[in-house]
Amino acid sequence: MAYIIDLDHVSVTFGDLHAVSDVTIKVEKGDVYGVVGYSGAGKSTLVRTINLLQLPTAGTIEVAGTTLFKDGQAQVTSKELQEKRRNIGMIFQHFNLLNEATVIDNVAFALKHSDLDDDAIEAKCYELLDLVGLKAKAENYPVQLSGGEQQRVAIARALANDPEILISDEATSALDPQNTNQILDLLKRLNKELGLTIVLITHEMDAVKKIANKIAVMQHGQVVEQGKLRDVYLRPKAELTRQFVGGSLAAAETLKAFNLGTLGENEQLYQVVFSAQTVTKSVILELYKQVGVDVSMLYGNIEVLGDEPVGTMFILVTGDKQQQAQVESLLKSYQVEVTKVDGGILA
Ligand SMILES: Nc1ncnc2c1ncn2[C@@H]1O[C@H](COP(=O)(O)OP(=O)(O)OP(=O)(O)O)[C@@H](O)[C@H]1O
Repeated sequence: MAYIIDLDHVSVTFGDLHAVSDVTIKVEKGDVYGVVGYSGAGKSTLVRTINLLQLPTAGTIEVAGTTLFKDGQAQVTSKELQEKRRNIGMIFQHFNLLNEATVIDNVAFALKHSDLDDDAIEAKCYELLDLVGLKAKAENYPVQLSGGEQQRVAIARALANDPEILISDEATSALDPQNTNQILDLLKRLNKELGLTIVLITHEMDAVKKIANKIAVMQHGQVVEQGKLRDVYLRPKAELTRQFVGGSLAAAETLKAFNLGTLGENEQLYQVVFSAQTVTKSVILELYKQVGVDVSMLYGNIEVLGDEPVGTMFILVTGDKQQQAQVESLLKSYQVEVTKVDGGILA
């Protein structure tokens, strides 16, 4: 399998600090690959190795069939690297536009080293601005635009050299929810219409849920979990992933607000996550009917992942040890992912 981005055992150290430790991420053409994690997890550092804006300390970097870095050194000349970088557009949290230049000049800036003549550059810029819905504002200055519009200009500029890859580093973090959604919709459309491969770095799980098909979760420079979004979401293994997905954080807040105290001897709290397309039975009712346990639903939520509804519940089951074991196996037989949750979440 040839990957469009192949990061193999990549590490980056700054002195004693292991910003990225032995990370392997493989991105296929057409993926929207979400890289999530809290601030300082190493996301930006990792992603900057893709175009060697950050040189790795170890590992191999292959992009679009070319090995850029291997055996501790760059495998391309700086001229070749410059060319390869044109195949990788980037957008950032703070847009990085030239404030003294018009919208169209900001986009044209990315084409100043191209072979196109002035007329062709202008035509190309209008085409790009049309693509992002900003043709009418070509002669405006960035300060005259909303944050969402400025990010659109940055996207048009990032696409000027027809890259196969777009790296989005917290591109929606400075935007309000409405502008965030519009930018995410635009990225998804570009992914579908142009076949653009997107690497989406963010601390916002909602952004990933909306448009990514694959995800890597980073913590302390390492990838603690990765795979198809649906799989990671339905079967979160690492504790951090459970915080990002499956509504754990929201649930914990809700449960605390109820002031439920501590769990009784026969009580067990479970987090259950299921695909609302495949699980149509009321599992709570089945637990009561088949195992005879008391079940209280403390938290419930259905979210849409891409196009698929996924449900999360926190249920409190009262029953003896044997019944609790039956509960777990029954839930699993319904293709429901079930995790025992420490009762401490209630306190
Ligand atoms: N050039 C550098 N020199 C020294 N340390 C650095 C450098 N760049 C990043 N770091 C450190 O590496 C770690 C990872 O930073 P990085 O920016 O990759 O994290 P992140 O997950 O992208 O977080 P954020 O979203 O806050 O940028 C941090 O501890 C950061 O301080």
